[in-house]
Order: sequence, then structure tokens, then C-alpha cells
Amino acid sequence: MDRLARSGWARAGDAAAALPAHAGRWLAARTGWTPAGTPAAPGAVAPVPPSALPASVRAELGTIVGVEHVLVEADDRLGRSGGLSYVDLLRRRGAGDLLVPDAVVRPADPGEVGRVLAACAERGVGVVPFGGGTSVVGGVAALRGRFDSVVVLDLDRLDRLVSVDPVSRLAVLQAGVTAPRAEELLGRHGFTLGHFPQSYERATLGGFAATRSSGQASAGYGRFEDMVAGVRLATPRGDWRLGVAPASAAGPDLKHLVIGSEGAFGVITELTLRVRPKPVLTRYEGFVLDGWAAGVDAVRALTHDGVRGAVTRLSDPQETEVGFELKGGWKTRAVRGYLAARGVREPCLLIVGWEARTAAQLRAKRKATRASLRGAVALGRPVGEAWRHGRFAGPRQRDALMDQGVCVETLETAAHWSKLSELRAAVARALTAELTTAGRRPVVACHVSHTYETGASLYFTVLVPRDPEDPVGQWTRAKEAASAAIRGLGTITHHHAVGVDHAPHLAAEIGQLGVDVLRAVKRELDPEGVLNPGKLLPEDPTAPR
Ligand SMILES: Cc1cc2nc3c(=O)[nH]c(=O)nc-3n(C[C@H](O)[C@H](O)[C@H](O)COP(=O)(O)OP(=O)(O)OC[C@H]3O[C@@H](n4cnc5c(N)ncnc54)[C@H](O)[C@@H]3O)c2cc1C
Repeated sequence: MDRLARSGWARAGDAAAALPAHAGRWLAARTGWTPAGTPAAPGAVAPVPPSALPASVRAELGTIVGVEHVLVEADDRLGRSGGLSYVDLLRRRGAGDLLVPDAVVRPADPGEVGRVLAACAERGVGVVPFGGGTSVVGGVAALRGRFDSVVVLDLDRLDRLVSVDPVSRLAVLQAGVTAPRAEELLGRHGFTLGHFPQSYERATLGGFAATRSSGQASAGYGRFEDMVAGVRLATPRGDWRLGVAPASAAGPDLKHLVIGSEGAFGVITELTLRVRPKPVLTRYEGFVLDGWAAGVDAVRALTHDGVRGAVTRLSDPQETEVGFELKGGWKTRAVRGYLAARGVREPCLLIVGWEARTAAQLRAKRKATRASLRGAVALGRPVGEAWRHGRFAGPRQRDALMDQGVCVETLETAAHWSKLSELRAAVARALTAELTTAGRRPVVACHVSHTYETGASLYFTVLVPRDPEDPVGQWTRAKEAASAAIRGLGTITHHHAVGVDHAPHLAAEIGQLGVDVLRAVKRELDPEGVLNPGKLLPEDPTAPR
């Protein structure tokens, strides 16, 4: 996907991501796209500027983490130049400005993190905490703020399972542990975290906590924040530990100042996480509802009746169609024929995945879900298992589409049930209006994959021929139009966080008072303002220069 970044997605699924000929024909007819070779080409990237980190600071950081862990080579800095949004990927392909950090610093433990932060605060060097670098909102952009230099603080060496408390079902893990590694380490003790976002292969526990991430199995395991029982934060003012009991009335829950703080208040070094026994049995099935309204009613009923699967994911008619067209083949034709024969005019695919410790438990869960889904057409196990098999393929498919000149990006929001359909319509309208030009007709598809008692998230995927003259502007304008449509109906972000991209919209959601409260917290924890300049909070115009 981003071949210049530190490490790519596992290569295993690459072949499956290539756009099949039949899907290419559909895309051309549907959107006006014609294949254009625009592969990722290292040569196309702007030259890397020399490091502006003063030699004395470099030497001081070297005494803390070891000189071999202060990296200033071009490739090392380039590999941590931004995250994985569509615009980030365009920048790596030579469109727009690429922000390159002056150095990469790799501390080994929480103590070293704290000392690096203290040194950077004293010397006036910006610090960008970096987990897996999968942010899609500019969260790891190497912005300097008011400083002359900025370093990326790569947490990849904080990769240990510190302890497990099987009685309380708690595990302490360091923040740089990636999601697959966490599953491996916890699996040895019979536990799982149950957090499976699409960025699973690369993202880290610290990144999940810092962004309030939500995984595909959130219906069964909750959002990442629900798993955080305790947190350890390194700040330029010292170490801060929170979370001594399962619940507390000792004032507001300060853990929630850290969860979602996006590296702007401190660096999460350790997390105490709630873990669950690994499921023994899993089963995924597909269902189809006729039309969006029926689909939303169905997932709302599943949620209110308490009979969702661990995975509960509803595609709207557009996303269902895209799925059918990309897959193609006789099996898809057979499914479409069957649905037509059953009188389904606007198929909306619903995937339900159950997990259980025993066959009896699994049967009971499945029975309860199916009873609630009385009006749905059951497509059975092959459809559900096919979704499960391909559930991490998205990043690779995006890479393949980008290589061929497609603008492909996603955005997410959430709203209460009573506003959900209005929100979906408003965002789809805004994106379609902004991206439609002579010869370009966007596909705007949407799904619900996180539901709550009071509402649900919406996740949009957009496909449109790329504007070769202004590829960054094409998407930036569309994203702005969508953000304006969201205002008053839903949240600016359900799980991608604020980063740079959503910062201008924060005040509209939490109020200017809310922004001021967050600024006050930042001033207390990071008085010099070195931590992740320009993220979460827009630059403070009143900050001393
Ligand atoms: C293809 C793709 C699919 C995605 N799917 C999902 C999804 O299903 N669900 C979802 O929730 N998100 C998803 N994301 C978004 C992204 O993966 C998440 O935001 C994830 O939580 C980021 O983890 P990371 O380790 O990569 O963090 P990074 O990208 O490295 O950092 C994210 C933010 O957290 C800060 N940060 C990182 N580590 C720390 C730390 N230890 N202490 C303090 N601050 C820190 C960074 O400075 C930055 O602001 C997806 C992204 C991509 C590219």
C-alpha cells in the first residue's frame, strides 16, 4: 500500500487485491474511469530535506536511547512521514507536500520515553508519537508547530507483555505492541483482546487507545476504550498512572483524558487491558434485507433485543452492489437470481458473526439472532465466511485501485438511531455533488458496523476516477463537503480520531468551552507544547512563541 513506509501489509493477500477484469469493466461503466498507470514510485517523491535537528540535541537523545536508536537517514525519516490516508498516499506518490521529520527516536522503555520528552521540552523540539503509523486523519504528520525541528517517537521497541492477572482477566501490555502480537502473547494464556480493526496487521495498542479505536467485533467486545482498565502516560512533567479498581467514584474518570488524547497530552507507555477467554467456536452467516430502512430496523432490533453477533455489519444497497460486482462469478449471479426470485429489490447485505465457548452456546446465540431477523433472506454460511476471509483485504484493494488512477477513500461518523438515515443521505448527497463532474460519476457506498443502544456508526467508501490535475484538492473538497453535511446530525469522527483533518471541526462538536478545557489540560501536562503539534487541537493562537 505505501511501499515507502517502514513496513507494508503482509504480502499474503496481495494477489486477492488485484482488480479482476470484470470488476474493471463495471467500474469503467459505472464511474467513467479509464485505467491510468500511477503506481507508487519512490523516484516520484520529493527529495528529503536535511535533518534540522541540532547536533547537540541529537547527541543528548543518543545518550538516553543509544545513538543507534536516533535515526537520521533519509529512508528512516521518509518511512515515518505521515500516516495512511488517501492524501498521505498521494503525497508519497509525489502529489503535495510531504512532511519529513528531522529524526526518528526509538526508546526502549517507559523511563526512556519520559527522559526523551523532558529533553525535547527543554530544547524546544516537537515530538510526534508513532505507533503503527496507520492514522488516516493526519495524526502522525510531522508538523513542527512553532519549533525549528520535530522528531518522530517510534514506540516499536515497547513491545512486551508485562503481566497477566487471569483472576481479574487483566493484562498489562506496552504501548508499541501490535494487534497481532497482542493476540499471540495473550493467546499463550488462553485470552484474546477481541480488537480487530481493518488496520489490525500494523496498528498498535497505544495507537488504539490514543484514537478511541473501534474494531470489527465491537458488538461483542466493545470499543477499545471499553477494554482500557488502566493507563500509564509519560509526560514532560513526569509519569502518570491511572486505574486502580474496576470502578471508582473518585471524581471524573481521568483515564478518559488520556484515551483519545492523540499524543497531544503525553505518550501512553503501558495499558492495563480487560481480556476475555479465547472463543472456541465461531460462525459467520450472511442475510439480506430489502432496502436500507429495513436493514437499519433489523440491526436496531438486534441491538435492542441483545442478540447481535460479535460482528454485526450491514451494507447499504450501494455497498452491497459494489461487493457483488467486485466478486462477480457464477456464485454471485446465482445469489442475485435467488434474491430476485424472493422479490428483494434493493439488497442490503448483513453479516453476523457469533463466537462461543460451547456448541450449545453458539446454537442459542444463533437461534436468538435468527428469531429477531424474521424478515431477512438467509444466505447462509458461505457468504458470511467469504466476508470473514476477506475482511483485512481493504488496504491492499485500495493500493491496487490507487495504482490504476482511482480516487478511493473512506470516512466515518455516527448518530442516534432517529437521525441515522438522514445523516447517511446528507453525506452521500454532499459527496456525490462535490465529486460529480463531466465524465466522473462517484460511487458512494456505506455500512453500519458498530451499533449502540442509542445509535450506530456510518462508514462511507468513495470510488471515483482521480482528477490527475488536482488529486489532493479533489478529495479535500469532498471531505469538507461531507464534514459540513455531518454538522448538527452526527459526530465528526466515530473511531478515526481528530488528527489534523478534523481539528477545525472540533469546536462545533464540543463547544469552544470544551476546546478551552482541553487546551488547559495540555498546558498542564505539556507546558512547552512540544507534544504532537497541530493534532487534536488546532494551533493555539495565544501560545507563547
Ligand atoms: C486501511 C485502514 C483501516 C483502518 N481501519 C480502522 C478500523 O477498522 N477501526 C479503527 O478504529 N481505526 C481504523 N483505522 C485507523 C487507524 O488504524 C487507527 O486510528 C489506529 O488506532 C491507529 O493505531 P496506530 O498504532 O497505527 O497509531 P498511529 O497511526 O501511529 O497514531 C495514531 C495517533 O495516536 C498517537 N499515538 C500513537 N501511539 C501513541 C502512544 N503510545 N501514546 C500517545 N499517542 C500515541 C499518534 O501520535 C497519532 O496521533 C484504519 C486505518 C487504515 C489505514
